[in-house]
Amino acid sequence: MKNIRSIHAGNLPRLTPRLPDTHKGLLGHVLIIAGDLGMGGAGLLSAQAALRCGAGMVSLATREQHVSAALSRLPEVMTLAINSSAQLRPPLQRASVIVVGPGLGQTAWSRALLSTATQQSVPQVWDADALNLLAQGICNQPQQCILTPHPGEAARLLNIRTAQVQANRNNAALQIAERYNAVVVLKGHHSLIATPAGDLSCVERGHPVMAGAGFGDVLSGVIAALLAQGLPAYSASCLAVWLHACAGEHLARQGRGLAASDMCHTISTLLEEHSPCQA
Ligand SMILES: NC(=O)C1=CN([C@@H]2O[C@H](COP(=O)(O)OP(=O)(O)OC[C@H]3O[C@@H](n4cnc5c(N)ncnc54)[C@H](O)[C@@H]3O)[C@@H](O)[C@H]2O)[C@@H](O)CC1
Ligand SMILES: Nc1ncnc2c1ncn2[C@@H]1O[C@H](COP(=O)(O)OP(=O)(O)O)[C@@H](O)[C@H]1O
Repeated sequence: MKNIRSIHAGNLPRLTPRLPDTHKGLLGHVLIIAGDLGMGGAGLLSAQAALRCGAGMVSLATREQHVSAALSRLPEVMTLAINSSAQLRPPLQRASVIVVGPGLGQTAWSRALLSTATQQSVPQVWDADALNLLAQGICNQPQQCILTPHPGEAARLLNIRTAQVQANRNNAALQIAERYNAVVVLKGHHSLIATPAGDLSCVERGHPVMAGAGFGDVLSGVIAALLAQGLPAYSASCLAVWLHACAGEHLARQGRGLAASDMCHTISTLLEEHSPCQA
C-alpha cells in the first residue's frame, strides 16, 4: 500500500473555468438509472445533485410511476419512463456519464437495466443496488467504473461482515478496488477513495448529521457531474467526497432534521468557491 493521502482544500483537484462561449453540449450528459417502485426519490436526489453541480444535461431513467412526480420536482431533468431495457438504449447512446443503482431494487426490471448499462463504454458510477447485484455475481462492472459502497455494501462486495470492513477500512477499500478493477469510494465517517493501483485518499471531514437516507444518492450525482465536466475518476471522486463532507459540516447546525436534498445548494456554493465558473 502507498501512503494514505489526506484530502484538504490545498490539494484538491479543480474544474477548469468555463469559456465565455461554452454551451451545455460541452458539459456532459449524465444519465441516472434509478428508482424501482417504492424508491423513486433516490434517483431524484442523484439527479438534483448532478444538476446543481453543473452537468450540461441530466436525464433520469426510472419507473413510469415516478415520472410525473420527478417532472414536477425537477423540470430541468429529462425524465423518461423505462419499462424495458430496449427503451433504455436511446438515452444510453446520448449519455456521457451514467449513474446506476440508487433505489434500483433487485427485481427483473432492475437487473435488465443494469445489464444493459454494463455494455456502455462511458464512465459510470455504481451505487446501492448496482453494488448488491455486482456482489451477487449477476453482472460485471464495466471499464471506467466508480463504485461507491457504504460499509454494508462493501461487506457484500468482499463477502465479509460489515464489522470486518470497519475494523480495517483502508484495506477494505483497496481490496474492492483491486478485485473489481475500479475506483472505490468507501463511505462513512472519514470516507476513503482507493484505486486498483493502490492509491488511497481520506477525507477527514463530514458530520454525523449526514447519517440519514439519501445522502449517498446525492454523492453519486455530485461525482457524475464532475466526471461530466471532464475530471478523471479519482479526481472527481476526491473532490465530490470533500464537497459533500464539507457541506455536511456547514449544515450541521440544522441538526438531526437535515434532509439530503438540503445539501445540494450548499454543495453548489462550495463548488463555486473552489472552482469558479469563470476565471
Ligand atoms: N429515497 C429513497 O428512495 C431512498 C432509497 N434508498 C434505497 O434503499 C435501498 C436499501 O439501501 P440501504 O443502504 O438502506 O440498505 P442496506 O441494507 O444496503 O444497508 C444498510 C446497512 O448497511 C450497514 N451500514 C451502512 N452504512 C454504514 C456505516 N456508515 N457504518 C456502518 N454500517 C453501515 C448497516 O449494517 C446498515 O444496516 C437501496 O436501493 C437504496 O438505494 C436509500 O438510498 C435511501 C433513500
Ligand atoms: N457519521 C457520518 N460521518 C460522516 N459522513 C457520514 C456519516 N454518516 C453518513 N455519512 C455520509 O452520508 C452518505 C450516506 O450514504 P449511504 O449510506 O449510501 O446512504 P443512502 O443510501 O441512504 O443514500 C455517505 O456519503 C457517508 O459518507
